[in-house]
Amino acid sequence: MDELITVDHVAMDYRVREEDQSRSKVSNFLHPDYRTIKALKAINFQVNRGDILGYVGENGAGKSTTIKILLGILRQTSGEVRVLGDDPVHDRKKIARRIGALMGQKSQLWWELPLQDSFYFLQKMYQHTAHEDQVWLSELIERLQVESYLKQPVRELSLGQRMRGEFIATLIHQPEIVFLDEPTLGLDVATRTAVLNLLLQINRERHTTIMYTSHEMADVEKIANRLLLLGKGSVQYDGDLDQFKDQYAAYQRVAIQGITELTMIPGVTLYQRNNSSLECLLDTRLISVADFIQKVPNLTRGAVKGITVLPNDLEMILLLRSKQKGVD
Ligand SMILES: Nc1ncnc2c1ncn2[C@@H]1O[C@H](COP(=O)(O)OP(=O)(O)OP(=O)(O)O)[C@@H](O)[C@H]1O
Repeated sequence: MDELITVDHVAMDYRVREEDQSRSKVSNFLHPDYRTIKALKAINFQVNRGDILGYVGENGAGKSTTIKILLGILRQTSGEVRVLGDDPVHDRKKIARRIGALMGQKSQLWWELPLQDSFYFLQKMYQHTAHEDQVWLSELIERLQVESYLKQPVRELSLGQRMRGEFIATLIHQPEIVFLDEPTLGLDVATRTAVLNLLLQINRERHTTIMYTSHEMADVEKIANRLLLLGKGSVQYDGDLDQFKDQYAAYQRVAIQGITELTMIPGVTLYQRNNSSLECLLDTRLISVADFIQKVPNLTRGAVKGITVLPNDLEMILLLRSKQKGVD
């Protein structure tokens, strides 16, 4: 196996200044108190070439901190990190030529210039100006359908149009590893589908390794083949995504239309509710779907319009886990 990323007992502490309300502003200023936030607690994982890693966890779990360490933006407090065999801080420039990063809404494009000029400058910067590089750029432009607004200044583009441009900027130099932190935030379905399909395609065709951080579990499920679940700075799960879901096969998601209230019985928990229906989770070791459906009329006050058995998704499983264990 070709190990591209090694994270070995990596811990990250942030030291933050804290005001003591019982003291005056001057006293706080002259003699500040500090508090340590343990953002990462000696985590270990490796990423191999061709992996599509879904890096997930609740707010504050430490995902962005990890990505920043891998990109050499932050230096870990302890432990060792290798990206493509090198140290991300010390060898940042060398590594930058072989990786791509898209961090949330942070732009890599020149706002005042037409989109195509950003691509031109990025190609120059990476010294990727050969014929095959132009072919690759044309392919990206075609796959993400940005042709019609290439000549428009970036500042005039819609979020979806700009993010398509950002994806091209991230992939323009054919990186071996792509780090994506919340890349689909706020995007419409068409753009989301286009970028996820592109990622799957480059992984299939070029074995591009992808580290994908998102709160959009449907997106994670669509592209990841491996799940790394972080909770409060520790790795909670690292392995095959389907195997992770299989651990929760005993749970079944059931939607009931036409009602918003349900008397809970052992084995049944409320998952979510909207104006005219609710969803619950059945622990089928305690109650079968058939038994539950039979009991539904007695458990509700309104008229049930329909009952649907839904596929279990990752979002549901993570919520269930956090309810069961208080895990982040
Ligand atoms: N620059 C900083 N200074 C102090 N504390 C920080 C800093 N950056 C992050 N933290 C803290 O470190 C912890 C991990 O934050 P991080 O941003 O890595 O989490 P995350 O998993 O990316 O969260 P989210 O999903 O909300 O983006 C949090 O408790 C956060 O408040």
